Amino acid sequence: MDIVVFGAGALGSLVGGALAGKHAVTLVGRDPHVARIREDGLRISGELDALVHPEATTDPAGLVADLALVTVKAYDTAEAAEALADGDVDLVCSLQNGLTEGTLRERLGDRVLAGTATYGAELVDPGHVRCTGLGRIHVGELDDGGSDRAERVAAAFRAAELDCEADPAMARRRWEKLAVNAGINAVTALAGVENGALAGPPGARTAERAARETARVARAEGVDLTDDDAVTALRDVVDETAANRSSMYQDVRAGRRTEVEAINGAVVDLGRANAVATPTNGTLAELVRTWEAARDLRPPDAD
Ligand SMILES: NC(=O)C1=CN([C@@H]2O[C@H](COP(=O)(O)OP(=O)(O)OC[C@H]3O[C@@H](n4cnc5c(N)ncnc54)[C@H](OP(=O)(O)O)[C@@H]3O)[C@@H](O)[C@H]2O)C=CC1
Ligand SMILES: CC(C)(CO)C(=O)C(=O)O
Repeated sequence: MDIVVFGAGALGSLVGGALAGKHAVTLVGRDPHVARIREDGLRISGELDALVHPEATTDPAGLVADLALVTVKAYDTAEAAEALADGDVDLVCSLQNGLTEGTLRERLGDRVLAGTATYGAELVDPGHVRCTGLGRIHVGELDDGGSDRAERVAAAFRAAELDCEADPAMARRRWEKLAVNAGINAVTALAGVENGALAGPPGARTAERAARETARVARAEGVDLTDDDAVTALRDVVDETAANRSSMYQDVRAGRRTEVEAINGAVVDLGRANAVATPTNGTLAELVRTWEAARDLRPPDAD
C-alpha cells in the first residue's frame, strides 16, 4: 500500500516508521527532521526498535497515495486538508486527538475515515522518535457501520505489526477518547504532573468531572457514551500511561501552542450548542488559554 503520513512529528514518525517496514511510506514533515531521515534513515527507539528508510519530504504538493494519514496537531488540520485535496489520495485517515474529521471531510468528502491512536510517541532528535508506550489504533467510518476499506487499512497496519482494528462504532470511540483527553490533558499540563497523578484525589476529581461532562455532550450529540463508560476509560488510560506526560503537558513544557480548542474547547462549544453545561471543561479551557495568551501562543483571531 502506498501511504503518505502528513505531519511527520512524533506520532506520524512512529506510525509511519513502523509502516515503512511493509509499505511504501512517504513522511511529510519539516527540516531538520526530514533532512536527517533522508540522510541516515529514521531511528525508532523505546518500546519499538527499528531503523527504517521511508521517503521523506517537506513539500506537501502533489502527494499521490492509496492512504494518507493525518498526524498534524488539530490546529493544522485545515492546512493538511488543503494540501491533500491538491494531491491524489484515495483514502484519508486521521489519527489526531480531538474531533478533527469534520474539518477533513469538509474539504476531502467521504474519503475520510475516523481514527484514534493510543501509542505514545516523542520526537527525541531529528531522525529519532521514541515510542513511549505501546497502544492501539482504531479506524472506521465516521458515521459508524462495518467497512471494507477500514478493514483494509487495519490489515495494512497489522501487517506492519501495529496493534490496529477496524471499529464499527467509531463515533463512540472518538468521543470516549475525547473524554479521556478532556480529563487528562489540561489537568496534567496545568498541574505539571504525569498521567498517573490522576489515579486518585484531588486530580481524579477534576479529571472525572471533565470526562462526565464530555459524555453528556456526546449523548446530546446522539452518541451512546455513559458517564461511567467515560470515567472507566479515563481510569484505564491513567493506569496504562501512568508514567507518561500527556501531549498537552509536553506542549506546555516545550512552550508550544496546545490543542485545548480541539479538546476542552470543543466540549464547551458542542455543549453550548446542545444546552449541556460544561463548567469544568470551561474552566480548564480558560486556564490553558491564559497560559497560551501569556506566551503569545494564541491565534490572532482568538479571544
Ligand atoms: N505524540 C503522541 O504520543 C500522541 C499524539 N496524538 C495526536 O496526534 C497528533 C500529532 O501529535 P504529535 O505527533 O505529538 O505532534 P507533533 O507536533 O510532534 O507532530 C506534528 C508535525 O506535523 C508538522 N506539520 C504541521 N503542518 C505541516 C505541514 N503543512 N507540512 C509539513 N509538516 C507539517 C509539524 O511541524 P511544525 O510544528 O513545524 O508545524 C510537526 O512536526 C495530535 O493531534 C496529537 O494530539 C495522539 C496520541 C498520542
Ligand atoms: C491518552 C493520552 C492522554 C495519553 O497521554 C493522550 O492521548 C495524550 O497525551 O494526548
